[in-house]
Formats: sequence, C-alpha cells, structure tokens
Amino acid sequence: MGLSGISLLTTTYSLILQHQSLLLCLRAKGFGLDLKKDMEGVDYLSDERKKAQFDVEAMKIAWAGSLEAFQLSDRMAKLVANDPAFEKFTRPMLGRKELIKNTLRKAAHGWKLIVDLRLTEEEAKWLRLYIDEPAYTDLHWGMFIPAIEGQGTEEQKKKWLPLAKKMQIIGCYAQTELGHGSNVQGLETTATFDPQTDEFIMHSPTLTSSKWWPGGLGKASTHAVVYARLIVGGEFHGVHGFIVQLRSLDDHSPLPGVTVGDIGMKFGNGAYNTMDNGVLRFDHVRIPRDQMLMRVSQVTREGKIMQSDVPRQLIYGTMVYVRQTIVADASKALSRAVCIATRYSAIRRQFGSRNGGPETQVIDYKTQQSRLFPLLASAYAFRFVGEWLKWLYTDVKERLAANDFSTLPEAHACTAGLKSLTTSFTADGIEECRKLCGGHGYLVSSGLPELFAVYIPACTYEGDNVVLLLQVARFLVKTVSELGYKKPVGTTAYMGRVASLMQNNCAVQTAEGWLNPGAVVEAFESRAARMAVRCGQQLAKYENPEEGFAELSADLVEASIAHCQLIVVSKFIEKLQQDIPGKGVKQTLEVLCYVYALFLLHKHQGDFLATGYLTPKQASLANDQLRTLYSKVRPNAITLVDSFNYTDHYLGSILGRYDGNVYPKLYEAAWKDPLNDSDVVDGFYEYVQPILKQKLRTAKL
Ligand SMILES: CC/C=C\C/C=C\C/C=C\C/C=C\CCCCC(=O)SCCNC(=O)CCNC(=O)[C@H](O)C(C)(C)COP(=O)(O)OP(=O)(O)OC[C@H]1O[C@@H](n2cnc3c(N)ncnc32)[C@H](O)[C@@H]1OP(=O)(O)O
Ligand SMILES: Cc1cc2nc3c(=O)[nH]c(=O)nc-3n(C[C@H](O)[C@H](O)[C@H](O)COP(=O)(O)OP(=O)(O)OC[C@H]3O[C@@H](n4cnc5c(N)ncnc54)[C@H](O)[C@@H]3O)c2cc1C
Repeated sequence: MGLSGISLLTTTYSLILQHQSLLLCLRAKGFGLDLKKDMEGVDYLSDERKKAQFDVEAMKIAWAGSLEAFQLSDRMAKLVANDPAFEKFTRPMLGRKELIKNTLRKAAHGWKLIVDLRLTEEEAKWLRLYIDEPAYTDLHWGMFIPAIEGQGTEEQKKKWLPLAKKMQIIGCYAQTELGHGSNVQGLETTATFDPQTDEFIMHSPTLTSSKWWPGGLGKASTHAVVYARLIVGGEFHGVHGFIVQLRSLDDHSPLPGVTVGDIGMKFGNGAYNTMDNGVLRFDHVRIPRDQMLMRVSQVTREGKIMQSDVPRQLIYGTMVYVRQTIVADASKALSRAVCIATRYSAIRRQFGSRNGGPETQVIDYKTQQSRLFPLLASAYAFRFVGEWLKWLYTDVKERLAANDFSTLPEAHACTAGLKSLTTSFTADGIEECRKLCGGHGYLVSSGLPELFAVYIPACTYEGDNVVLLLQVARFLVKTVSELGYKKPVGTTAYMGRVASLMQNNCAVQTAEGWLNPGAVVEAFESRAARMAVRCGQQLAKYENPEEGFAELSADLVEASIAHCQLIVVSKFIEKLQQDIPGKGVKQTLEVLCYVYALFLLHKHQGDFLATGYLTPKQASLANDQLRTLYSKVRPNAITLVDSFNYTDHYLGSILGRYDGNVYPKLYEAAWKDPLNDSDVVDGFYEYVQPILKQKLRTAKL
C-alpha cells in the first residue's frame, strides 16, 4: 500500500473514532451513559504530528530561547495546570464581585506557592503568566517596583523595594487621568512643596485631574507611584513620580483625603474585568519630601531643585521597560490564538469528499493557509524580535547605570515602535483566528473571545499605538535631518547608505530569487529609507516644522511602520545566522522567516511599488514564492504550534486541545452551561407561556 493509502486509512480511522466518541456523548445525554467513555486518550492529531520535518523538542528550545528557559517555563506551566485552584473555565460566567474575589484568591494562592516553594523572581513571573488572569499583581511587579527601581535613589530603593518585594505593601502605577493619558506633560494632579513641614501636598484640583485607569488601584493597592506636577515656590517644575500611601495597612480603608474606587466594567465577559482599574482623587494629602522619586531631580529641605546628570526622559523609563515586555507578550498572545486556529483547522473538515471518503481538512484550503500561516510566521518573528528587544533594554539599563545615555533615544523609538507594531498586528491576528475557526470560534469555549477581549487594550495602554508611531517618526525625521554630519547607528544604520538605497532597484528575476536574505533586507531597507526621506523632503517645505509634522502625520506613521517592519525582518534573519541545533529546525524557521517577509511585501506592495524599488513583475514573483512557501509550512503546521509547549490549561480552548478531541468536548461543555440545568427555562411560566396561550384578537395575525 502506498503512503497516500496509509494516510487515507488512518484518517478514516480517526474519523470513525471521532464519530464513535460523539455518539457516546450524544447517548450520554439521552440515556445516562458515562461521558468518560468517550475516546479520551486518543490523539486525533497524531497523523499530523507524524508529518513533521523537524525535531519538535529542539524547536521548543529554540522558541523558549534556551534549554534552561524551556525547563523553567515548562515547570511553571505544569505547576499551574495541575493545580485545581487555578481553574478558569467558569470565569466568563462570573459576576464582577465574584470575579474579583476569585482573582484575589488566585493571586493569594500564587503568592503562597511562590513563598512555600521558594520560587525565584523569574519563576514567579512565569507562574503569574500561566495563571493567566490579569490581576493587581501584574502592576505591582510590572510597574510599581520597576518605577522605584528606575527612578528612585539608592536610599529610596533600600527603603521601599524590600517592602514591595515581600508584598507587605501593594503598589500600582498612577499616571493617566480622566482628562489626559497620552499627553503626560498635560497631567493636572499637583504635588506642592511645603517648606514649613518638609512635605508635598498631593491634590486633585479638577475633575479631569482624577487618576483614571491605573490597574490594581481600584480595590487592591495600598500604595501608588503617582505622577504629578511638581510645584516649588509657586513654580511648575515638570511631572514627577511620588510614592503615596492610599489605604490603611491595617483595615485597607482609604486614608484621610484619599477618594479611591473602581472605574467599572470593561469590554468582554471575564477578560480584563478581573482587574480593578481605578479612580483616585486627593484632597490636600501630605506626604514626606523623601517620597518624591529623586533619581532625576531632587528637592532639597530648603526647597531648591537640583538636577542629576541623568536626562529628564528617565522619568518615562518605566514605560520603556513595560513596552519591551509587551512586545514579548504579543508573541505569546498571537501564538496562543494561532495554536488554537491551526489545531482546529486540521480537525475541521468541509466539502471535497470523493466516493464517500473523508472531506477536506480546512487547513488544506489555500485561502485558509494564506490567512493562517502568516500569523504563525509572525508569532515566531515577534518572539525573536522580543528576545532582541530584551537584550537592547538590558544593554541600555547597564549603560544608564554607568551614566551613558547615548542609546536611550533609540531604545525609546524601538520599544515604542515595536510595541505599536506587534500589538496592533496581534489584536487583528486574534480576531482573524476566530474567523478561521468559523462559527465555533465565536463560542467562549474556543478561548478566542476572551483572549481577544483581554488583549485588545494592549493597543492603547502603555501608549496609544498611533501616538507611539509618531514618536518613532520624530526619531526618524531627526535621523534623516542629521545625515549630513552624523553617522546613524543601531537600527537606523541603514540610513547611512541612503544614497544607494534611493538609487539601486531590486535585482530579483525569479520567484526563487526571493529566497535570499540580502534581497529581502535590501527591499525593506529601500522602502523604509525612501519613505522616511520622502517625508523629510515634504516636511522641509513647511516654514513651521511642527505644523508640517501635524499635516504629514498620517504619512509619517506609515514611514514608521515601514521602519519597524524592517527591524522585525532583520532581527529574524539575524537570528537565523546563529547556531540553531536540531534536525530541520533552522530550515523550518527559514521558511517561516521568508513567509513573514514576503507576506508583508505582498500586503504592502503599494509602498514597494510607489517608492519605485520594485516592478509589478517582481512583486508578483514574491507572491508566487509565498504560495510555494505555504506548501512547505503545511506538513509542519501542527508541530510548529506544538513547539510553543502550551498546556491545555493555558490555551483554555476546546478547539485548540492538544489531542484534537474537539466535538465530544464541545458537546459536553454545552451541557455544563447553567442554562441547561433544567429543561424548562427560568422565566418560562412568566414570560413565554402567556404568549403561547394568548388569544389574539387581531384577525390578520
Ligand atoms: C493582559 C495583560 C497581559 C500581560 C501583560 C504582562 C506584562 C506587562 C506588565 C504590565 C502590563 C499590564 C497592564 C498594562 C498596564 C498599562 C499601564 C499604562 O498604561 S501606564 C500609562 C502609560 N502612558 C503612556 O504610555 C503615555 C504615552 N505618552 C508618552 O509616552 C509621552 O509622554 C509622549 C507621547 C512621548 C509625550 O510626547 P511629548 O512630545 O509631549 O513629550 P515630552 O515633551 O514630554 O518629551 C519629548 C522628548 O522625550 C523623549 N521621550 C518621550 N518618551 C520617552 C521615553 N519613554 N523614554 C525616553 N525618551 C522619551 C522624546 O523622544 C523627546 O525627545 P527629544 O526629541 O526632545 O530628544
Ligand atoms: C486596560 C487599560 C489599562 C490601563 N492601565 C493603566 C495603568 O496601570 N496606569 C496608568 O497610568 N494608565 C493606565 N491606562 C491608561 C492608558 O495608558 C491610556 O489610556 C493610554 O496611554 C492612552 O491615552 P488616552 O486614553 O489619553 O488616549 P487619547 O490620547 O485620548 O487617545 C484618543 C485618540 O486620540 C488620538 N491621539 C491622541 N494624541 C494624538 C496626537 N498627538 N496625534 C494624533 N492622534 C492623537 C489617539 O490615537 C486616539 O485615537 C490603562 C488603559 C487601559 C485601557
């Protein structure tokens, strides 16, 4: 028997098993049979797994970054998955109060594990990630502590960090107000120095100065780093961070002068509603002078302002740190959605049955592949660019510690731009995955609606994505304007070759010609350079540069996107120049890298053609190559998503189950819905039966 015959047999066998298992479930409802008799333990995706052309265990390590990182993450994932305290499937059905209480319980249980098992900070971070429930602890560990670490003096760190790290205080990051989020310099909360008492008076002078949004503020935090206008001697000295106690450490009640609460329900069921985003007002609340974070500026006992030799922008440092972590999280969210959609696409069959044989797996439709595989490739691309960004951030941090501030502008531009690019793409990608799963993707049990609802605010928090791209644009315009006398470095080094990038056109002549890293990078560099230079030329026509910038801002955003896409493509290619062990691992990643680059090239071919770098023929050859690449991804699709090493608990999706046992489990889950507790719905006798029994007088009806 040929290979195709074997595959037909095994597929048919799989189908029969699925069918039997479904029958058992159907009977279970009607005849009280034991549901456990469904085909539990059968791997419906085993045929798919046999198709892999690479070593999946080695790919898991490549995805995790190292063997140690893989083992750590795997350990934490299993710890959470095997602990019933972290059950999350009922979350979308809970009311707000139950939801928050449940989250507080999980956070407490998580903390107990961290203490009892003496987990390291890295292990604790992964544990929280796998608990997979937004909670006040995200902001405590993710922003409050980093703000003190980045902006506090040595003395302040010594006092506050041990308290925070032992969770003897709980903190949040209170920057945004009702009236201003993006415009940080427009914040209205005041911190006025009182030289008589050596204190700052924290005050909310207007309604719009109310702090609004900070996570963890609403119900959990005892403290906050509050960003406020520093006023000394009646003069405004910029926005600074202040550590302010909000609630009693005994009974948690708000301290005198503090009004604090939750801002209310947000998008989706469950989802981000586990977080107590809060509102906060101060009525002349006094704090000691040494609670202003004073690494950047100091206020002396006499009321003098002293500037350190660190740049003022360091006050924004926590945002640089968090944006970097958000890029890493984008790859996690996208890979989760892609894992669900890929596994389900291999299970789902529609049309194409011949002679009574099985129907076509929807993953074999070219349209499905052209929507799904670029998302799969992007998840890997974001993983590797996130890894690089972490390195960049660590490097900047070390430089800052040694008073070298030269790379801060680039770190700001990269974190802002990549945060924007990856979160926007991921949010759209999760929704695309929902559609790739057809109707069942709309079920909460698919895991996709909640993932989408939790994820989409990432396009807004930590900097609105358009506002952040405009920051990248400022950096690019500055780089272009300085080209005559300053050699660009780092991610803008390609601008140093601007003359040739503006002149040389693409040399690719065949579809295979696109399988060349040099050709791909040059295409992205030329497009980015040409778009930035074109913006620079347009801007030069304006007498007032700010007016020009505002007028051209939509084009500037596009130039920033081109620059950020170049970074992601280049970092993927650089990753492939490293030693990546494991049979077929590097080759498979190479295919994904070309899929990522050529997909972008196809999607944005308007840019490549309009800048004159490509001819329509070359763009079309890139698309031909892309189709060929999809065929190369196809046999590896399931094992590429297995390589994320996600537990079924973390995925939280019936459609994405590792064993592919989708239909019986969907069926079983439906019967667990509280609506199905009784056959006759609550409210039937009050609201439905009277309608059924009515005697209508209107003849026409
Ligand atoms: C479900 C969640 C799951 C997982 C998450 C897990 C882990 C992550 C942890 C927590 C995340 C969880 C929840 C989300 C929490 C979200 C928290 C927040 O949203 S906090 C609030 C964030 N707010 C913002 O981001 C505000 C955006 N605005 C700004 O950043 C800026 O103020 C602005 C837009 C840059 C202002 O522009 P403006 O022109 O007015 O700026 P300035 O005059 O003040 O300064 C210009 C000058 O400074 C440079 N610069 C600006 N920003 C920075 C920076 N961050 N670093 C370094 N340099 C900066 C800028 O380039 C200019 O430089 P110049 O040209 O003058 O040289
Ligand atoms: C879930 C969630 C959690 C959050 N957590 C925190 C937290 O813990 N702490 C905290 O301090 N904050 C938090 N925030 C607030 C968040 O940081 C801000 O909402 C965010 O920075 C966007 O600011 P904004 O709301 O003022 O938007 P706006 O700036 O008002 O944006 C509205 C629109 O105006 C556009 N726009 C604004 N400025 C410009 C411009 N210059 N040019 C062109 N277009 C512009 C934007 O693109 C957008 O389309 C959170 C927000 C959310 C949704």
